[in-house]
Amino acid sequence: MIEVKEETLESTLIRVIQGLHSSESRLVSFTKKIQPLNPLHFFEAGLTLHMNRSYWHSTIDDFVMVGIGSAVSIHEDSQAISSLEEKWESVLKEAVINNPYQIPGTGIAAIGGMAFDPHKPKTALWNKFTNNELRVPTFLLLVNQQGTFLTTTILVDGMDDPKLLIRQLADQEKALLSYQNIDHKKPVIVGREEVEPEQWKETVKHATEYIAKGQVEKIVLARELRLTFSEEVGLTDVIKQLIDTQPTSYIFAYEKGTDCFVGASPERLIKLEGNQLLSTCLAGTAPRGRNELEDDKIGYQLLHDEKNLQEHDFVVQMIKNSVEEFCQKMEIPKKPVLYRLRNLQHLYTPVRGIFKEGYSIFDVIEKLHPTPALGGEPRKEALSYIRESELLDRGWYGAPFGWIDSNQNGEFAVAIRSGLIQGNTASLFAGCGVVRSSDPEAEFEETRIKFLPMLTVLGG
Ligand SMILES: C=C(O[C@@H]1C=C(C(=O)O)C=C[C@H]1O)C(=O)O
Ligand SMILES: [Mg+2]
Repeated sequence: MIEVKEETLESTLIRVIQGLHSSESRLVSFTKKIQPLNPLHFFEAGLTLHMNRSYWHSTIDDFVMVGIGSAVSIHEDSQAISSLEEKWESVLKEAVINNPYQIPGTGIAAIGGMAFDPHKPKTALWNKFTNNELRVPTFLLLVNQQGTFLTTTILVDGMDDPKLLIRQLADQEKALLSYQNIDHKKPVIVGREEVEPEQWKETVKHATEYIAKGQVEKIVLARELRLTFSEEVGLTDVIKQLIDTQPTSYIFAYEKGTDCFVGASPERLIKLEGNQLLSTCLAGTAPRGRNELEDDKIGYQLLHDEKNLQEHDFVVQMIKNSVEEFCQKMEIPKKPVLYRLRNLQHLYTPVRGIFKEGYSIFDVIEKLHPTPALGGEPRKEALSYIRESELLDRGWYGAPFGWIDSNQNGEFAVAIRSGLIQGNTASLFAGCGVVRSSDPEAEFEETRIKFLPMLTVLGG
């Protein structure tokens, strides 16, 4: 990584291109502070340029990233996260980074996600999505408390004409920064299909019986809801509504041609900023009450419910054991508290640590994913049960989705409360932690509520 300062993008490009052989290529990035703008206008503008869009929004931190296009993307259909890390490092190795701001998310940053279970055969539903993927957007807008920043990243080779590139980038930038419109047309659902609900309940029942035999203690089972709309869904409005209705979640979107993976997840997997590590244990669920009194009563019951506490504790123990290795100091409260969302409340235990040097966010993801919040306990047995019994191709649902920058900062959420939108159809996904005392009807109802964050913004 070469860091340069006080150069313009133009002078950097000219200098870099002149120094390259014709077959050599190099990534060049340039970050500048710009006037505040509506990130959703920027996102919508990406559509007019026909470039793939990426979106990440940590509502709790007021931290928004909007990516337009792709300067480089790392696809990995192999199973190992470590090979993704190797490729990410090789992308950065010779990159020329012109960034006067040492702010997380500036400089070269990538947004991406991965498959929940790379060992499960992929169906046609997810054929545009690889097992592991990181995309360095051509234009990356970052909005945080310190301001609005635009990073432009481009892969050049010795044959490129710097003047032409500069002109193209300037035109595109102008189009992105001046756009001030969102299509607010609401999706209209014309078809709705719960995929095999009775069979799903059977699988839950079977899982409880299997758990009773003692090989495994918790298995997370998910199901799918398919929707058809009267016309193509407008993504920007979906994101806008998710921001409005899920103000304590991570909002994310990743577009690949006509497909887009979208969601609003309350579950942080890992956040790294400098040497500060944060993770979250989130498992155990109850609905919200119709009024404050009822809400508090349900919350109190959830905090004392043995079945939900058990579901939760598997996650706490596993995350604690996994993250310990990477931390000098760790803080985990003894008891969970409530985490309230619009449609439901969860048991929540935050995890804080001081990150040791010599490790990366990839190491932590590899160790953590999937936690018992999405896989089960023990992991191996639960995963093979899911692989064999679940009717679903989870694709990127339930897997880490987030961003990473060239300074080792990054954050990944567990991509739940999500769906895959494909033109005028969508598949939504929801799962729940099955333990020995699970009741199939109650788990079915829990997943029904977990569809709501996405279903509501899609007109359901
Ligand atoms: C699997 C999902 O959620 C997970 C399962 C939970 C549960 O069973 O109580 C709660 C939160 C998440 O860890 C989902 O939303 O699809
Ligand atoms: Mg549950």
